[in-house]
Amino acid sequence: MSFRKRFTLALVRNAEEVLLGLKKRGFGEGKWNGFGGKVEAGESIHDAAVRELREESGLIVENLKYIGILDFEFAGDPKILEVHVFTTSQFTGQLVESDEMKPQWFSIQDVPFAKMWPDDEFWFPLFLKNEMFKGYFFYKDQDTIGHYTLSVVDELPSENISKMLEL
Ligand SMILES: Nc1nc2c([nH]c(=O)n2[C@H]2C[C@H](O)[C@@H](COP(=O)(O)OP(=O)(O)OP(=O)(O)O)O2)c(=O)[nH]1
Repeated sequence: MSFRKRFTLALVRNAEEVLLGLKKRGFGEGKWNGFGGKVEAGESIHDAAVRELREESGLIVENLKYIGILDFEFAGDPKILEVHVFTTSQFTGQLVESDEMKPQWFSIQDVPFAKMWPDDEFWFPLFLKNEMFKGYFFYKDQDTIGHYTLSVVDELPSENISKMLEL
């Protein structure tokens, strides 16, 4: 039987650049990614996304736009990672390197896909075009996608992201 774990991923951008962080430890170590992590008990998905972005980058945001849901499954692992993706171009605070992430702005033409999760190459272009999306990626091992589905959607169940979740 599979079970789900909820995660957040926040992508800060402007018209020309996107902010990524080099993950310094743990899951995804050595890869560039947006900022995020596990949703904690008693916290909404939106609040978890705001908190993780602040903890990992130093940036403070109030409202994140909900843009995607990505499910990840790894062969032999009953856990499905349900990643809720957000974006914003408005923030305050100063960028700081944390124990977990080293932040850096990248030109939109220069996103380092070769040093990111392999699935990012598929859905990142949708994010950059301001589309909303839903996807599922099955990994045969940590580096290899076996199969996937990905579609642009008109809406996402945004009422769920502000609820406190029982985990
Ligand atoms: N771009 C991208 N992000 C992913 C993929 N898979 C995946 O979990 N993520 C994101 C979701 C989360 O933002 C992050 C994983 O969260 P994490 O393990 O760092 O969680 P955390 O910060 O709560 O962990 P920790 O402090 O307890 O180590 O990676 C993927 O395939 N592509």
